[in-house]
Amino acid sequence: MPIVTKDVFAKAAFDYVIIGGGTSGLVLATRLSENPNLTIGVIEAGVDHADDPAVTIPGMMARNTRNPRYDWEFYTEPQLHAFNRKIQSSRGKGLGGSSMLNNLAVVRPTREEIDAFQKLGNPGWNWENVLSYMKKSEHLYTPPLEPNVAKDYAVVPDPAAHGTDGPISVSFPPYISPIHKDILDSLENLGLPRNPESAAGRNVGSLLVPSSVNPETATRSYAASAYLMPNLQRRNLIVITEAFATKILMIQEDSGLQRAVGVTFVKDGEEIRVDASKEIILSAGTFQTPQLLEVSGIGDARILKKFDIDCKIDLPGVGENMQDHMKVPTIVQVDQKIQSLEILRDPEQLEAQQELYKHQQGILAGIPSSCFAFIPGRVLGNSADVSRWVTLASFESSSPEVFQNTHHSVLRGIKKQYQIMSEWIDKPVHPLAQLLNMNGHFPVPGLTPDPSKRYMTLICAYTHPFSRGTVHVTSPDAQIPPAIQPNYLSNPADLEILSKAVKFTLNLYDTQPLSDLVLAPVAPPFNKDAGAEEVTAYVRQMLSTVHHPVGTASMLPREDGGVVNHELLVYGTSNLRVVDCSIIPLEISSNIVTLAYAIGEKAADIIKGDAA
Ligand SMILES: Cc1cc2nc3c(=O)[nH]c(=O)nc-3n(C[C@H](O)[C@H](O)[C@H](O)COP(=O)(O)OP(=O)(O)OC[C@H]3O[C@@H](n4cnc5c(N)ncnc54)[C@H](O)[C@@H]3O)c2cc1C
Repeated sequence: MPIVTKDVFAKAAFDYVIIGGGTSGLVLATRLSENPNLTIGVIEAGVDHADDPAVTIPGMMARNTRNPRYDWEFYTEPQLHAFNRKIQSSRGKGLGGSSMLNNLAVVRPTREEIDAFQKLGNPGWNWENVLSYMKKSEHLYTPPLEPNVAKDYAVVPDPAAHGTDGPISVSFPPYISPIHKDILDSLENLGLPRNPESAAGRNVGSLLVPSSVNPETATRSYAASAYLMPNLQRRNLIVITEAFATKILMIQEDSGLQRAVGVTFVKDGEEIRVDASKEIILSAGTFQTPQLLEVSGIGDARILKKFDIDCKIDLPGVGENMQDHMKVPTIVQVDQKIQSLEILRDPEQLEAQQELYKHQQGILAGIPSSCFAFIPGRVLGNSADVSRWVTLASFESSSPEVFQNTHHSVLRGIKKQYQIMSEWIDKPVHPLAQLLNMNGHFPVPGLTPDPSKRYMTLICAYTHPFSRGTVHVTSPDAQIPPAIQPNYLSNPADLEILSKAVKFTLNLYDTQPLSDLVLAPVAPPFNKDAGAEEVTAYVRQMLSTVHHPVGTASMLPREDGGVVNHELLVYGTSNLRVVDCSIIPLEISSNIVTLAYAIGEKAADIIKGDAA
């Protein structure tokens, strides 16, 4: 039924209540409501952004971040290893969650990264199984390119790796900048080959970026538009927006387990309670899911005590093991003949592009990011670099303040992760860095692009974070934001690898054929001959997030600091699950939305199996 009022929601009898109508949450809600005998309630704090062109037009991506209508706009605690800066961190607010705010890139991890979930103690979470759910969520449109051009652009999808009848449309941009091929050729000259199919478990190489755009309408395809909206007429799918969940209510069963019976939320200043007869599912994302667990009495007893929160389940893993991908931009001025995003600042050109958009063509119809590259250690550095990174990639080499108060169970789990990650460092199939191209000047505080010039950006990011952080409450009130302490760069391997990625990129700008189009450096203001100190200072100064935080309700054995088991059930409860990216125990190398959809799909099957 259409989005309901608080009176209708408060009177409904729910089987399942889902907190957070975001990426994984809406997948789960939609799939569960396929059974007309079940009633599903979704509580979302933000609004419905359907038909908002700022959300739907792909070329407008990245314009809504830092706007409180769309973005929770969190800030981290001061980051010791990044000049004590508080780093901004976006999270989507509204139906669709971060899939409504994200940059629409659709890429996948390597096979071993998903298999690692199983190795860490989660039966059934392996590549083959999770791939089936990634495919279930996907409708791939074959690229509209001649075969020889497709090969040149590095996009030859293998049908076996893709879905063609899932809800999320995946397509390729109708406009590809001519600079794309030059980037790929220069990468090849530096030893990184093209990868025409990066979605089949091997992402190393360069590629044409698929995006979640419906090519028939040239609009964003995301959890709200693709899963929820086409099914909102179902009478058993009941959604409320602008409703902020504040607490999960639990009672103790005879078995000693806690049973989640209800949720309180605030709407228009009024606190309302709804109950669920079967389960409550937390899908509030990597920052707000651990916060809601803690305010509800599930977390490290030492932390709950500080805030006078009654501890119902002492679960030290809650809010721990946070990992994120971090990036720094490199920007150059390019030849005037390149059509970059800057042309949209000219009213005449903007009008022409808006006209093209009506026919699903032009820069606005696709994302302005055509090329990604995943780079393994041996291409990034020499053998001495790689050996040093293997040594650094450990708990022992992390900055001492990080694990001072960490519970021994959490440390046990983290040490197992280091073991797995250090084995990946010297393997050619494992990327250590990612380059993300943007056809224009990436917005950087303090730098104003000259609209008459043309630019390109290559963002450098690390793929396997070795630093670990936390997200914990600052108050028993869920409406007060949590403290986000990611400890970015606290493991020196992260700093070294990111600095190497910057050096590699500066070298790329100086490599033919790309070098023929590059006119001048913009950021950093130095070239590839800069010294190591200058590069690391730049990294610390410019460090920002790629917005892929995970791990704060990790799916791991309880004795390894886990919060949920492999069926996503919170330890110590009989019917409270977490279904969002906070359950990811070990960061994957790629952007994470494909996994967020797969988590929602797999959770639906797990729950349906339980219900049968
Ligand atoms: C700016 C940005 C760009 C990105 N770009 C890409 C990209 O190009 N490709 C890619 O693969 N990934 C990208 N990502 C990452 C990816 O989109 C997200 O990690 C993923 O969508 C998160 O899904 P989730 O289900 O864990 O959480 P979300 O989708 O964030 O869902 C959480 C939901 O819970 C709601 N909520 C929170 N607290 C409460 C409460 N107390 N009561 C009620 N509701 C609540 C939120 O409003 C939100 O709707 C990007 C992310 C961002 C922020």
